[in-house]
Amino acid sequence: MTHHPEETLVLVKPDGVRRRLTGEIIARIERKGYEIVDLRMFTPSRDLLVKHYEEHEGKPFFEPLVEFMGSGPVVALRVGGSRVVEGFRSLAGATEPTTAAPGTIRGDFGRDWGEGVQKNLVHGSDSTLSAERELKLWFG
Ligand SMILES: Nc1ncnc2c1ncn2[C@@H]1O[C@H](COP(=O)(O)OP(=O)(O)OP(=O)(O)O)[C@@H](O)[C@H]1O
Repeated sequence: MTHHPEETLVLVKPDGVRRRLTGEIIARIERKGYEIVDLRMFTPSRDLLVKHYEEHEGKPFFEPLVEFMGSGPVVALRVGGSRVVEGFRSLAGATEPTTAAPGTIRGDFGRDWGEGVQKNLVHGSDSTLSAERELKLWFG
């Protein structure tokens, strides 16, 4: 396996998979020069999601978020590249799809379904420390 200076966890969330955007999202990651190191597709268990989102436990959107994320298959990607953690977050765009910049995944494909920021297509680790923790959770 090629050694990368940095790796991040990307998730194509259930809304991205349902809307057939997986290919488009992977294409953008590769076009940017990042490498898909590993990939899995499955419906995540509640246990995995509670661990993944542990920093949000107790917040009002926590339960709806866990339920939504477990509502169907997600595509989990181990992505490698130079400064990929920060780089993927700039590819993804701001959390809220309606105000995310055009040219970003969320800005180009995000929709306001009247459900706020929950269905924002992708997840990307927010630091190298989170990436390490999350990659262990999703890829063991
Ligand atoms: N106020 C909210 N209402 C509903 N869902 C929310 C809210 N805030 C965050 N979320 C959901 O929780 C996820 C994690 O929130 P966080 O603040 O970590 O966003 P983020 O780091 O931009 O997104 P992600 O971690 O998914 O890349 C968001 O992507 C979104 O799906």
